[in-house]
Amino acid sequence: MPMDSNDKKNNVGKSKNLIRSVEFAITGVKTVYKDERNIRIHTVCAILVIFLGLLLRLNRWEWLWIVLCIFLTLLMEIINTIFENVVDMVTDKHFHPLGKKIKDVAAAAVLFTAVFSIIIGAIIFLPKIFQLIIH
Ligand SMILES: Nc1ncnc2c1ncn2[C@@H]1O[C@H](COP(=O)(O)OP(=O)(O)OP(=O)(O)O)[C@@H](O)[C@H]1O
Repeated sequence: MPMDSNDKKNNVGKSKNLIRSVEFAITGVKTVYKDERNIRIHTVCAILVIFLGLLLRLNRWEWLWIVLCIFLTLLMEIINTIFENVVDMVTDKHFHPLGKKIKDVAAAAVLFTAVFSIIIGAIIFLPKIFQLIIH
């Protein structure tokens, strides 16, 4: 079937251009920050943790764990957003038991990552904070 100009504009075929792909990815980052309050909260927390890390002079290995936690948490929030949007698109925001299951499990993945990050943060920061309090 011939394509009219509208079809061409809305064509969502595979992008072969690397720069265009990066532009789409940056649009995705902007969208997730605009739409998702949780990722903005996680980012503020991440910035505070980085300041605390600088203040407490973390070593290279400690920074590696902290950076891993920050990226894992943000990544999981993005993946959660993907699932939420797919469910909303498929169900048209109407209740569906599978939609509930998918959203709840995606939220569980975020929770796991947050708990992991809190444990790592406690292992790294608590002894240093106690040291500061004691001295
Ligand atoms: N289409 C649906 N069908 C069934 N249950 C749904 C549906 N949409 C949402 N729910 C239920 O409502 C809960 C909250 O959904 P919502 O889309 O508001 O996610 P959220 O976790 O509040 O999002 P956010 O991460 O943006 O705070 C889901 O975890 C799920 O249990």
